[in-house]
Amino acid sequence: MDLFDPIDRETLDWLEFGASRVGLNQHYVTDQQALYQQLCDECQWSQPAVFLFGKRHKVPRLNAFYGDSGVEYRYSGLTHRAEGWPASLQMLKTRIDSLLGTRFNTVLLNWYRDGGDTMGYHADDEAVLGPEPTIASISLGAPRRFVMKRRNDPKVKREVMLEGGSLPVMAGRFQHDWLHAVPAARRVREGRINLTFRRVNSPEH
Ligand SMILES: O=C(O)CCC(=O)C(=O)O
Ligand SMILES: [Fe+2]
Repeated sequence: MDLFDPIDRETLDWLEFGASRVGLNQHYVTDQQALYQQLCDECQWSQPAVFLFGKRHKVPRLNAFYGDSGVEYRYSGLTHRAEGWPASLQMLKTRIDSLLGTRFNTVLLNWYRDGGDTMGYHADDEAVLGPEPTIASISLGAPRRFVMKRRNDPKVKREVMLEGGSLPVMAGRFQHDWLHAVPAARRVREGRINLTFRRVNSPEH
């Protein structure tokens, strides 16, 4: 299976928002429907619950988590512990690491089963990700809107439609200065999987 388009694979368009940076290649994974199906079938999906204002809520999507064995990632009261890489994700990680010069050690997967599954506004700014984390993300399946707003001036908004096969990269001060979300899309019946590759600093890794 040739997942990578030989023309587009090394190119990212960088959108500069001051010192915040978002890079985008809309066609990074060519055989993206096959990878979508493979990950639906092979990953261990769950729907964890988080506590918001003292109430328990299931997250409105499914999650899976992989990475170097023993690496833990905590956010919103959830702890994910990595137990290694499935072959398909290891291959993708190696490819992205050589494109970006990164050494990702985890990948968080979100499966939006249809347009009703969402991700609320947040920043990936946990201390273990470091002060200016580079986070590479792959979207598979249905196109969905990725919306951004400035933390200190929420009227300032940007958005981009992430196509199946796209590679957005968040870098620089993006997590300090901006929040991002994937809003509901009422007419979307198809699923989407998003993978975010992160480097989690942990004492042993
Ligand atoms: O689904 C997406 O495009 C965004 C995912 C995301 O923001 C995250 O996993 O932190
Ligand atoms: Fe995020």
